[in-house]
Amino acid sequence: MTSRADAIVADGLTVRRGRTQILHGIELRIPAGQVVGLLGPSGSGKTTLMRAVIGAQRTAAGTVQVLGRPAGHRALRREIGYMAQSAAIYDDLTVEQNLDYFRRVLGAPASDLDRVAAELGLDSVRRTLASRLSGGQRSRVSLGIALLGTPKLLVLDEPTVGLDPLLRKELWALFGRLAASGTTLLVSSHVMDEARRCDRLVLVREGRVIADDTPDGLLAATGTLDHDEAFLVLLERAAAQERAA
Ligand SMILES: Nc1ncnc2c1ncn2[C@@H]1O[C@H](COP(=O)(O)OP(=O)(O)OP(=O)(O)O)[C@@H](O)[C@H]1O
Repeated sequence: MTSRADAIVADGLTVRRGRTQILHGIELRIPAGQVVGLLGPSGSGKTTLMRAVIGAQRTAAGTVQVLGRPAGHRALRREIGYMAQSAAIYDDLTVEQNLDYFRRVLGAPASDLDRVAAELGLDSVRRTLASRLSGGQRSRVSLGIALLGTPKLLVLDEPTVGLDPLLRKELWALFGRLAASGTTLLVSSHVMDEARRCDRLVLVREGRVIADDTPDGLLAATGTLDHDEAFLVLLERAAAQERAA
């Protein structure tokens, strides 16, 4: 059943790319105001699912509702912040100019520039050309762009790749603060120690959701002590079920 508190509701979401079926009738509810981790092996369909949520993915069947509207609806443009895996920033602009450009496109207030630069620890590189940034700095600028305009939903595709443990910790603290203020975050990750920082975890395997639970719930359901182990157990169970079918 759809609850008013669900930020994302996918029903029977099916995606084909070329001749291959990538998502197989995904059923998913992402509660509002939570940090939800999207995990799964490489190629399992996480990015495709995120693209469907932001309305950038052609779907073959099923529906995706985002903040009460069909995914891709015009009114959602300013409600969703998306960070793709590859940083979408202009190399010939400085950090500040990049942020300011996207701020203007979004119609976000000028004060967002200072807020976002401070939140992402970018103050010392504000006047640096994007082409001269390190990989981690680039991804922080990309994340900063997603945070402009205070979106209600953040869809972040591996936002902590290339960041050192201290920055990762700071970003997860920021995600927690954003969720506490009502923002919903869908965050994909390969780093299992990040899993325990999420309110819920959705595990995808070969285009199907094979688990959707709290971090503690997943440990209890698998009788394991860490999420690496829990995911291996769940992936193995799903593979065994497939073989038996
Ligand atoms: N443009 C495309 N055309 C056809 N197939 C594609 C295309 N892009 C991705 N795929 C396939 O779709 C499947 C899911 O890819 P997706 O990028 O969603 O996975 P992922 O879980 O995000 O992977 P990763 O963790 O490696 O980023 C993969 O099998 C991939 O090969």
